[in-house]
Amino acid sequence: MMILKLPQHKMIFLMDLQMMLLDMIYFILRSSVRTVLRPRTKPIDGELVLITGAGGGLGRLFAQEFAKHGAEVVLWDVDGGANEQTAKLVREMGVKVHTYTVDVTSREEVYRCAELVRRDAGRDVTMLVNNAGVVAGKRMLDCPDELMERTMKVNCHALFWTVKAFLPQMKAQNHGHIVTIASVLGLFSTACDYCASKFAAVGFHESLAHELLAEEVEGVKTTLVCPYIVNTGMFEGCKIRYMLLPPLEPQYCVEQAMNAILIDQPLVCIPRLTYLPVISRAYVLCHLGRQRHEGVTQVHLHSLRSAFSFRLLPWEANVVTYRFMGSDRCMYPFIDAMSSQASRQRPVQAA
Ligand SMILES: NC(=O)C1=CN([C@@H]2O[C@H](COP(=O)(O)OP(=O)(O)OC[C@H]3O[C@@H](n4cnc5c(N)ncnc54)[C@H](OP(=O)(O)O)[C@@H]3O)[C@@H](O)[C@H]2O)C=CC1
Ligand SMILES: CC1=C(/C=C/C(C)=C/C=C/C(C)=C/C=O)C(C)(C)CCC1
Repeated sequence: MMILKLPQHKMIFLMDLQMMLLDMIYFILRSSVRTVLRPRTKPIDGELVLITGAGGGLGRLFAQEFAKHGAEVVLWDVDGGANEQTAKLVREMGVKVHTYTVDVTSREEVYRCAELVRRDAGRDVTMLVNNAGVVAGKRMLDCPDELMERTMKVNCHALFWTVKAFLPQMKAQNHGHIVTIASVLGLFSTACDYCASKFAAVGFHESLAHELLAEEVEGVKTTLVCPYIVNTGMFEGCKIRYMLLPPLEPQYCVEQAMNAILIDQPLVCIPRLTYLPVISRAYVLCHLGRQRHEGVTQVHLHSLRSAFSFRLLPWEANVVTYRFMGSDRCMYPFIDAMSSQASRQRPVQAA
């Protein structure tokens, strides 16, 4: 038998590469098995769940779903009236509810209300659902700067403030779950101000997940939820050609998201078809070694995980699929509807 004599650093590299490939195969097989045989869901009765944007379409349904599973809920929304409506529905289910009118773009308000929650509930939030979101609904050059800024602040910056407010206690107890309601438009984009903010939300979420893994905080889970258009009114009029994929029913979307949360699934795209454009970008997650060679190498590869992405298809191939599906212009009817709504609301100038 021929024995390869390689320098030690090359041997380590090859062993690491082999381990990474084996790990990848294991996780791919595990995910495939999990899609067929659903793993057992975790119990969440007794958890304290905070939902932002709880007065809106999806936020309200999330509150009801968490309540159905026996969790105590904390509802945050900038619209106090809508938030109270959600609270009323949840209270009717016999569940304890706390409501706060909060603008999540203000970090002072977020930190102040986080303290109030701790005082009122008498314990720490164990599950955080970052759901509040906005869209300007304008073409890039027609969009006022303030609206662009608001989109980034609500859809992205607010995630920093809420996570900073609630993660320390979760880490201290090695128990918690952070859910980010992003969008498929955070994984692939179309013409709209919103996409950049959702890409940022995905980036924030993934970086948080990596930090928790690198620090080996195994008890704090993360789930990134990426839905396609949902019939809540937020994207009224937005559609693709031939209605090849109709908008989702909000209840279906929330049930799918809940299934993923309850089995600690790291990412869920709803519906499954939307994984396709994501795969075309081929996101590859890899583990770089596990300190198997301690003492041999000074480079500690323990827990060092990295992700890299590349496009499987050339840009032009994406463009033609977009044109075929009408995804490149899907926002235009929505933008037109928003503009005619705004012009109807605008007071008539005196001549
Ligand atoms: N609907 C869709 O097609 C899709 C939605 N999503 C995402 O799902 C999430 C929920 O969307 P959906 O329920 O449809 O939208 P809604 O507009 O129905 O709900 C969003 C809620 O967030 C609130 N909100 C907005 N700004 C703030 C703020 N600064 N502080 C606190 N609360 C705020 C809104 O209040 P107000 O009404 O006063 O603005 C509203 O009650 C969003 O993040 C959205 O981006 C993802 C994919 C598709
Ligand atoms: C590009 C593309 C698609 C279109 C996606 C669209 C148009 C998504 C819109 C999502 C919205 C509005 C989300 C809000 O958060 C398909 C049909 C899934 C599959 C083929 C490629």
